[in-house]
Amino acid sequence: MTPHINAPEGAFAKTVLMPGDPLRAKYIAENFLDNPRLVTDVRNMLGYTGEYNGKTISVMGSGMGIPSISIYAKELITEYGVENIIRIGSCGAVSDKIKLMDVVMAMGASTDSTVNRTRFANTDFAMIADFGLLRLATDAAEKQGASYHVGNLYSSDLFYCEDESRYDLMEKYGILGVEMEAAGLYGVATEYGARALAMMTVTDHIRQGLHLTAEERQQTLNEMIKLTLEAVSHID
Ligand SMILES: O=P(O)(O)O[C@H]1O[C@H](CO)[C@@H](O)[C@H]1O
Ligand SMILES: O=c1cc[nH]c(=O)[nH]1
Repeated sequence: MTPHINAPEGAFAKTVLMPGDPLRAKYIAENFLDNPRLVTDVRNMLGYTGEYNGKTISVMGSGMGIPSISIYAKELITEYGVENIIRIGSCGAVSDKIKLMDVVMAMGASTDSTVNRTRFANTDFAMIADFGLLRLATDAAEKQGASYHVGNLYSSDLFYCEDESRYDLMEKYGILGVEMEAAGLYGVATEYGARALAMMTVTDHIRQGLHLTAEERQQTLNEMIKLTLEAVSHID
C-alpha cells in the first residue's frame, strides 16, 4: 500500500486506463470489464481491475492536473509494477480544424508546468507518447472509423485562462487540444520506465465557445473506451 492507494500487492494489471474522474473509472469498470473488482478507494480515487476479452485490465481515476496524476502514476509504476498507462480524458480545441467529438492522441505534450524542467536539469525534455501504444491506438481508430488526430497537446496548469493570446499562439503552433495532465504523465512514465499515451475526446471548443451535451459526452466517451480497449487488448 502507498499513501494514496490502498490496494494489495498484485491488485493492478500491467495496463491501467486513467480517466480524470474516478466516477468515470467506475463507469468503465462496471460497463466494459468482466468481473470488475474495486481495488482502491483512498480519497474516493476509485480503481478497479477486471477482464476485457480475457485480458486483465485496470482502470483508475487520476484526478485533475499534473500534480494529481503524477502521484498516482508514480505509485502505480513503482509500487504495483504497472507498465502501461493510458490516459483517457477530455480536452478543449483551439483550432477550427478540430471538431467537437473528435479523438485527439497526444504524440507529444507541451506544457506551462515546470515539473519536467525540474526533472531534467532545468532544460526542455521533449515529452512524447510511447510509439507502440500510439500505433495500437491509431490501428484501433482506423478499424473503428473514428475521426482522430495525432499531434501535440497542451497540458495547462490553468483551466481558467483569460489570456486569449495564449490560444492564438497554440493555434499557430498546431496544438490539437488543451487539457491538464498529459505532459505530467509522460514525464512520470519516462522517469520511472513505463509506457504512456494520452487520448482525449474533444468536449469543448475554446475559441468557438461550443460544448458537448451530456448525451454527446457519453457517446464519445463510450466510443473512446471501446477504441482504447481494442488497442490495449493487443499489448503483448
Ligand atoms: O476529463 P478529464 O480527464 O478530467 O480531463 C480534463 O478535464 C478536467 C478539467 O475539467 C481536467 O482534468 C482536464 O485535463
Ligand atoms: O482542460 C480542459 C478540458 C476540457 N476542456 C477544456 O477546455 N479544457
